[in-house]
Amino acid sequence: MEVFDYEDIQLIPNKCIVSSRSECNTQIQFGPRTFRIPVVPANMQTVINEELAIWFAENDYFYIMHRFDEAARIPFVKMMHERGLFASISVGIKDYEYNFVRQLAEENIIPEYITIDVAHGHSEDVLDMVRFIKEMIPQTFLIAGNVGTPEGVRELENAGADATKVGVGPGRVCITKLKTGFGTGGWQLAAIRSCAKAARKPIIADGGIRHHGDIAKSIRFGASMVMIGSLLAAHEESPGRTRVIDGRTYKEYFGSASEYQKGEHKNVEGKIEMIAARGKLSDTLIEMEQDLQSSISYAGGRDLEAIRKVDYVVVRNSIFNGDR
Ligand SMILES: NC(=O)C1=CN([C@@H]2O[C@H](COP(=O)(O)OP(=O)(O)OC[C@H]3O[C@@H](n4cnc5c(N)ncnc54)[C@H](OP(=O)(O)O)[C@@H]3O)[C@@H](O)[C@H]2O)C=CC1
Ligand SMILES: Nc1nc2c(ncn2[C@@H]2O[C@H](COP(=O)(O)O)[C@@H](O)[C@H]2O)c(=O)[nH]1
Repeated sequence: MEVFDYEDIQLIPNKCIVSSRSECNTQIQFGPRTFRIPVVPANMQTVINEELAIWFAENDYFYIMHRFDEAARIPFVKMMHERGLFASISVGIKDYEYNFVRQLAEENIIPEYITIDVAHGHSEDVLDMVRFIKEMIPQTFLIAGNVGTPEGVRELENAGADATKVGVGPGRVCITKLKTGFGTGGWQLAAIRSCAKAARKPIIADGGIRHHGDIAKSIRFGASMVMIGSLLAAHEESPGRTRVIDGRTYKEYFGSASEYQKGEHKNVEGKIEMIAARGKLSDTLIEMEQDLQSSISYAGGRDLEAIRKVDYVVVRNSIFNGDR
């Protein structure tokens, strides 16, 4: 298999067919709904909270609420539905999660999207949860992950997952690759490609996005949606705590498998980073949309489909080109 990552790839421009980038449509249908851009904020406690989830849903962005405030999940789904908004939540695979799913079904509280959020998604326990959710609440659009192989994608799909999430270890605050020696860190884009070739359903590229152009590259190699943590953290509205260090303002961004999330140092596979505080999240999302419109114009089309067909070259560390 050819191995490469985001920084090693350049997409090759085609003749432009629009007069303005504003003609390019970045919308994506994902499950039962259509969203403005193929981007979803990571379901992490320093990236999303209830206020942001409401804002994302109101503004036609996809979101996935994290699973770390377990008791808040049912009131959250009800609150979103009372406001006429879609509900998208995460679950784990521990025994009590079966009771949670059973309660959703019995009380007819049906989130439009559920994501099974586990580090090593290619496992019998995750496959069991996929089958259980599909049996109890077949109407919900079920995302399962994370995996890093075509076999993982196919097994989750065959068990009933409607989409799979690909990425084991490429994240900014991930230390899985260092602590275990495993993962797709350093070749995440190649992993997206091999998983997408095997997939019959949509995949979400999760982790390792460092520049807006990486979104277009993910789409080129087969992703339908791109999950982003660090680039969407540390904004004015972000839930991470604010810290002032040497007179500069930062916001916390920590891994879901870090001791900051877990409250103990056990099976730690994540760390914390202080990210310099930036402006409004809505401005970053608009910029992502504009950059993606530009990507579509370079691809020679009017919508995301154009990006999927472009040629590319592998040039190691090409994007920096001596500029760093
Ligand atoms: N995308 C990525 O690369 C990674 C993401 N994460 C994120 O961190 C959070 C915590 O993840 P996770 O630890 O899976 O969730 P949990 O701590 O909720 O673990 C889920 C269950 O899976 C078991 N489990 C976890 N890892 C393994 C493994 N390698 N082999 C066998 N059983 C396992 C756990 O048992 P036990 O704890 O006893 O082993 C537990 O019963 C999630 O939000 C996840 O997305 C974490 C690491 C990598
Ligand atoms: N190995 C770990 N991966 C983690 C942890 N917490 C979250 N994640 C993954 O990272 C992405 C976000 O990546 P980014 O490069 O955009 O910052 C997130 O969606 C998870 O899949 C963790 O503690 N360990």
